[in-house]
Amino acid sequence: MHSEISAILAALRQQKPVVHNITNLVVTNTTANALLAIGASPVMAHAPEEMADMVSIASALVINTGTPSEPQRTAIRKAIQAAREQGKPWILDPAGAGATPYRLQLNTELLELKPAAIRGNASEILTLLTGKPTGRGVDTDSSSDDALNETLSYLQRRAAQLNTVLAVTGATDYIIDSQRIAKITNGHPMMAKVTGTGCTATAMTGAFLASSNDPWLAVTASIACLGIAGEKAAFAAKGPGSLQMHLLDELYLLDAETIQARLSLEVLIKQ
Ligand SMILES: Nc1ncnc2c1ncn2[C@@H]1O[C@H](COP(=O)(O)OP(=O)(O)O)[C@@H](O)[C@H]1O
Ligand SMILES: Cc1ncsc1CCOP(=O)(O)O
Ligand SMILES: [Mg+2]
Repeated sequence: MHSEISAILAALRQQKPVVHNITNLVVTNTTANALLAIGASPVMAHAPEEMADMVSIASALVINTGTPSEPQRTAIRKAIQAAREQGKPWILDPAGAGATPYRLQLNTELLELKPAAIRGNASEILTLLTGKPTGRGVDTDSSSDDALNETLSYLQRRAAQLNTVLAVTGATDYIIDSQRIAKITNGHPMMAKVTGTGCTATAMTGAFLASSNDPWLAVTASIACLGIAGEKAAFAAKGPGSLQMHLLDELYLLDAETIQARLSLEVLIKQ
């Protein structure tokens, strides 16, 4: 898999896709910098009046519900409609889906609008798919790999029904479509101590989706690249502050040799 992942990263850097983000107030700067570091061209925009025009110059759309509001909801609807009309992939990050009924209702509505991929922590994904709220604000409370392992066939059925790729991240990341499951164990626990790491995974995945015709491979490549860069950054960091800085450097420096040496990925065939 390492060569497929490196090939998508090379395509991304060659194409420098414009990625339109409607994201939360916390991570706007962090995710824009991560997109630049990996080789994409981020634009952050949320005025309803410019959504169709902005989508038309982008190659992918990232929707993140971390700090939702009614004006943002209007912008999200317009942007997704434009992306669908223009045949461009869009990805959903149901940030904090289980925190309030408002977020769950918004995310449930978005689930019907055919995202190419959905990326969240275990609580966010399970809340979205079952309608039963779990989680601690934007953080997970069901990170147990054992618990997730037991739900893999359920997740795969839902991915097939929704015709999407589910990326459930945490200590172990699972990337799931109707046929394949990638299990990735790169990354470092300190990544959960920096706000916006998950949102960065989602934003980067927008860029990777724009750079491959295979959405599952694109999502897998994105999450693997972040995990590898994150674990390298953690070795160099004293704590979360310097991890954030090193992460940008490691995304920028990431190359095929590092991916080959560090990738920790297993592909599970259809459950
Ligand atoms: N305990 C951990 N060990 C290794 N990597 C982790 C750990 N926790 C989070 N990560 C990594 O951090 C990134 C963000 O994931 P996550 O923390 O699940 O998202 P969120 O911030 O949305 O809760 C993923 O690439 C994931 O692999
Ligand atoms: C802290 C916080 N509050 C609302 S959105 C947000 C950022 C969450 O980012 P991530 O899920 O990537 O840690
Ligand atoms: Mg998150």
